[in-house]
Amino acid sequence: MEIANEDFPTSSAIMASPNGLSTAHAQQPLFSFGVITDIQYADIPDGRSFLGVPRYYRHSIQVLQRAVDNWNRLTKLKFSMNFGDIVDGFCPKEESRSAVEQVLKEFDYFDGPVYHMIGNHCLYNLPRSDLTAMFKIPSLRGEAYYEFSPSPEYRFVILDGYDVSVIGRPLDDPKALEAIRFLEEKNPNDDKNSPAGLLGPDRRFLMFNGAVGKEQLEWLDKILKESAECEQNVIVCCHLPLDPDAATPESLLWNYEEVMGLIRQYRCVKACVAGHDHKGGYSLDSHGIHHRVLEAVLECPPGADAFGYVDVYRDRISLVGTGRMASTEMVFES
Ligand SMILES: Nc1ccn([C@@H]2O[C@H](COP(=O)(O)O)[C@@H](O)[C@H]2O)c(=O)n1
Ligand SMILES: O=P(O)(O)OC[C@H](O)CO
Repeated sequence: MEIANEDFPTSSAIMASPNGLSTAHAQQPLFSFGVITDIQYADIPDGRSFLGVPRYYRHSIQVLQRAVDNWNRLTKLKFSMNFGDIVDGFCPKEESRSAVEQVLKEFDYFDGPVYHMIGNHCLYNLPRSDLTAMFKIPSLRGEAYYEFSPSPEYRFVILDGYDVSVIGRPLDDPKALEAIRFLEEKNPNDDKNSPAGLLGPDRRFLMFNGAVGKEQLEWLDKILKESAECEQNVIVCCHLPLDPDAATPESLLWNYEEVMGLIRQYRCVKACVAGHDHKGGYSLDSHGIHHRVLEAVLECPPGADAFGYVDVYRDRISLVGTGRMASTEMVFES
């Protein structure tokens, strides 16, 4: 991985041209798209996370406004992606709908489609069926997982990490019951959001996380098989991170091992991108898959930013970050 500033590319981001002069990547990307995550807007005073990290709830919508301005000025982005948590759980519940609408209105100023993911904070505010409708999630039967192909060479798979979850479903829903049983078995604490006593990646067995369920895994298998057959590269997107080397254990998808086990049966997935773990992270796993956890908007102090865009090539993707979002060059192994 190379991390560079948007204005000052690293030496490997500069390619030699035939006349000996150096120019930035001569090759044109197949397409480009915008990225942003964990806006967690709420019209409430600044606060802190459980671990004491400052959170700027009102400023976060201004970061989104600057992101949309920046994306529009680039005039080359085919779409943008929001990796979840557009409103915060501390948003007063009577304001939840209008807060979500305010944030979506800012996304509407973007000159292109926006693909959304549902995060835990979205589900603290509104029922999942309201969110899938408001986010215009392009799934066939109202699920929050879906896929799209912006060019013949690429497919994007958006996973729903809160498919099996205690949050966002009525407590008598079979998937909520499955999640309650799972947490009872895996987390001995009375407060199921507390990782106390859990070790390493087991610290992910928290109520604010969730799992990809059986039908979604079957759907993923079908999509990956099709993509492998037509030699498409796949980018997997999920609010929850899928690799312990890219994220804090408390932020991982409950069944990340099962999902990665399936992904590794095929060679088409080149990168997995996530949000949720606000500090961000990166890893290259043992199977050559890049994992990039994006830095959160919510923790940007006034004036600071965290958003970016990705240039997509056949053999790599290049994240160009602004502000706290680091730039990352992800070259594919095969
Ligand atoms: N190490 C931790 C992290 C969190 N919790 C619990 O989760 C809740 C939400 O955490 P935030 O990071 O969003 O503030 C928090 O209120 C705690 O109940 C925890 O116990 N230990
Ligand atoms: O966005 P939150 O408040 O659910 O926080 C998630 C934690 O940062 C995961 O480690």
